[in-house]
Amino acid sequence: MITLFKNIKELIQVRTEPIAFVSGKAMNELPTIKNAFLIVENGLISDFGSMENCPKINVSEVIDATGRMILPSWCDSHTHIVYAGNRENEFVDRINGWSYEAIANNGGGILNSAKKLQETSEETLYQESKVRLEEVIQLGTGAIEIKSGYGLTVDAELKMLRVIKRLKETYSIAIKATFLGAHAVPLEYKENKETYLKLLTEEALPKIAEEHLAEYIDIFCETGYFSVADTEFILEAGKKYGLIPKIHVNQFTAIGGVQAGVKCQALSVDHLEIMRDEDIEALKNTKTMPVALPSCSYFLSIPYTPARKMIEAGLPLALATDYNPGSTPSGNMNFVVSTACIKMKMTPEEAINAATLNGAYAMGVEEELGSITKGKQANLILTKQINSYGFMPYSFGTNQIEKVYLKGKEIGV
Ligand SMILES: N=CN[C@@H](CCC(=O)O)C(=O)O
Ligand SMILES: [Zn+2]
Repeated sequence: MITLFKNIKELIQVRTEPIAFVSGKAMNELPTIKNAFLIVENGLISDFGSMENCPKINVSEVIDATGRMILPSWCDSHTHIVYAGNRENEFVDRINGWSYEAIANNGGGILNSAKKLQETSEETLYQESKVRLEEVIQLGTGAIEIKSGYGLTVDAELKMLRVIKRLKETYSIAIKATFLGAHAVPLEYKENKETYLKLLTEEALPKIAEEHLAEYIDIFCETGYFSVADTEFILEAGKKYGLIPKIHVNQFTAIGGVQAGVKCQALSVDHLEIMRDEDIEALKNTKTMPVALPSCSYFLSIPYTPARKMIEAGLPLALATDYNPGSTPSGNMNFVVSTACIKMKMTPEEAINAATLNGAYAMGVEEELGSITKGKQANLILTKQINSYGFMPYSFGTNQIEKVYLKGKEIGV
């Protein structure tokens, strides 16, 4: 099966040579080809270039993209889309003046979602989650990381991971699974956190490894949740089972978790709303990708990750949604890219790099996705008729996507 996209107004994020991620000043460079063609062969990008060099070959399908642009699908490296029910009541509580912290301390928050999830069957959980997955695919997401962490018992965590596995087996979008058992301390372990950590490392991890249920291990390193020592303990335990570390860190307080992430060779450190100079320093010249989650800042009215300061310090940055029922009930990467430009003062070039190439790196799919490069999967966004790619973040809240493709196949509504 060969598909030719011709007359593409602008082909965006073209990387002739594979590149793992971009940092600092290079984040502001977004290579494109105007009036371009793109050939997809059996789901992979096989050729692209300027229309004047478009080869005359026999193809199975021709798509005329006149007036429209093509870019690689968004790579959303941080989500919690497998959850039960919602937390709309807490949303209203916050409108009425309660803080996210106060709600959590009153038995709401993550524990509230865990209670619902424990009472939900695996089948129902799958049905609820697949609706969210299909929704974000239509919004242009072509690779997604999904975390457990609303189970908080061995059985319920495994149930979540099995749902992720079933999504992986059913959909052609790239999916990576993360074990986030250390998302919150269950009430029954409140005075005995060590026992809960032992349960995760000694009972859950061997089962997860045996059933190949996760690629990554994560922990919420935060005041009132898990300490830096807990973080190092969990991440190192996960590594023994072949899981690669990631961390939720510096969301409300900076307690040294970024340094722990770097020390444990985390693939990414995520949230980073509160960044001290020493945290920025710690990330320099490392392979750990900082990930910002602007929709979470928007929804909770907390600070935005200081993108300008980080990029000017020479760091890379990725953008993700954090789609979850408590802090970010939205999986819209288009909104994330707009909000990064509007609130974090990222340029459209920086934001698109952060949501494609750098996002792919933050979830370990940079060799397969995240740019228009020969041999990569043809997970693509075809825009509506727009004058420039900057119009996508500019026209926030308006859907500028006409069609999405996974492995070269149009995914219809
Ligand atoms: N901060 C920790 N975990 C999730 C939200 C958890 C929740 O409120 O359900 C996050 O990334 O924002
Ligand atoms: Zn999260």
